Amino acid sequence: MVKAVVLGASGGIGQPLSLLLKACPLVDELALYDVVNTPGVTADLSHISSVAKITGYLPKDDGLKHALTGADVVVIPAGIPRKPGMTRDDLFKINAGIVRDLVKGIAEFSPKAFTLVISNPVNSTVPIAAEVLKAAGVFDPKRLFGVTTLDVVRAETFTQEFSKLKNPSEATVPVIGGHSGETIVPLFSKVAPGFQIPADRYEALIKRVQFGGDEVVQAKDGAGSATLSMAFAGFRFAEAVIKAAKGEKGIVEPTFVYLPGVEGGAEIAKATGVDFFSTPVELGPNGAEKAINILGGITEQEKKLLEACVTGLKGNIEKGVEFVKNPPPK
Ligand SMILES: NC(=O)c1ccc[n+]([C@@H]2O[C@H](COP(=O)([O-])OP(=O)(O)OC[C@H]3O[C@@H](n4cnc5c(N)ncnc54)[C@H](O)[C@@H]3O)[C@@H](O)[C@H]2O)c1
Ligand SMILES: O=C(O)C[C@H](O)C(=O)O
Repeated sequence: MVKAVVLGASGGIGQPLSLLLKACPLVDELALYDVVNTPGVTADLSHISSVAKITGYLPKDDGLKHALTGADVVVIPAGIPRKPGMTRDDLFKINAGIVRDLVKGIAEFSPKAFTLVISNPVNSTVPIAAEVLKAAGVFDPKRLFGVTTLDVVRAETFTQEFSKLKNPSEATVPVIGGHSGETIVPLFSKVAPGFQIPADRYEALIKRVQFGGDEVVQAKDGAGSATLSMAFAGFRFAEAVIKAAKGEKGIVEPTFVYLPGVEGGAEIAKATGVDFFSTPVELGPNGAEKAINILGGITEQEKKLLEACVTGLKGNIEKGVEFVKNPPPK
């Protein structure tokens, strides 16, 4: 039996992500939680003739507790999205507190659940989640993931003309680091099946993956950021976690994890100088079974990208940790 929960289920990501989870035959129970509109979203999805039994909750009447109790997988797309001109870090002020409070609920009501954080800025909200779980004495680094799959999905899509694959998702295009601008590091030297990016196209492609989020923010012109592609990516990652938990072998996805707590991660932390980092992770019944180090043999260009990534990432991580350890005055 698999119970999946979406926190922020009525939002731009939350609704299509809940639809995909409702339609997924691997999900037996689906609980939706949001501060608004869950009754309507739940009633609507409940008419779909799929396996999952669906329930919806608002904060009243211990809604968060009821949503989370018995959860195996919790996906968090709660929080405000960007408008043109904003960075993801500009969302910290509001989203940091939202993620902190929701993860307090996870620590209390479903401490063993796999927790998948989508809310931005991911580079800071995942460290926030880790600190909250640590403070509650229930932190298992193998069960906490920052969802960076959209960067991978974009890299697969934007390189399709070179991979020549009919289905771009069949390519493996590793993207490592964090989830914002220069902290996003596509490793085109490590693609499989292998293909070459022409030198005169390389820089623009790197920038497109790094700033793909801005393309959508600008096109939506004030109405938010990526929602549908994020629901696709979030579902792809959630489904991978569920399949691995059910015993499927050989599932590897890049994800933002606390390296020192995952087998193989300490070596990557030492090489990069950061404890939270997105790297290909082998998933298994207990979550993140192994962090895979793909830094060996990267090109000089990629080394430079990595340096810029680590500089930005350090500050983002520190900001998240501090927010929980030394909370700002109310
Ligand atoms: N990780 C990624 O790759 C990625 C990609 C796209 C968007 N995002 C982020 O995901 C977040 C959500 O984006 P969106 O477009 O769905 O926004 P949205 O505003 O459409 O939806 C957010 C939802 O969260 C709900 N919410 C707010 N506070 C809550 C709380 N305390 N508890 C439960 N629910 C709460 C809102 O009511 C709303 O329904 C943003 O922070 C955005 O930046 C991340
Ligand atoms: O760009 C954003 O703010 C949303 C998301 O992080 C994205 O990459 O699309």
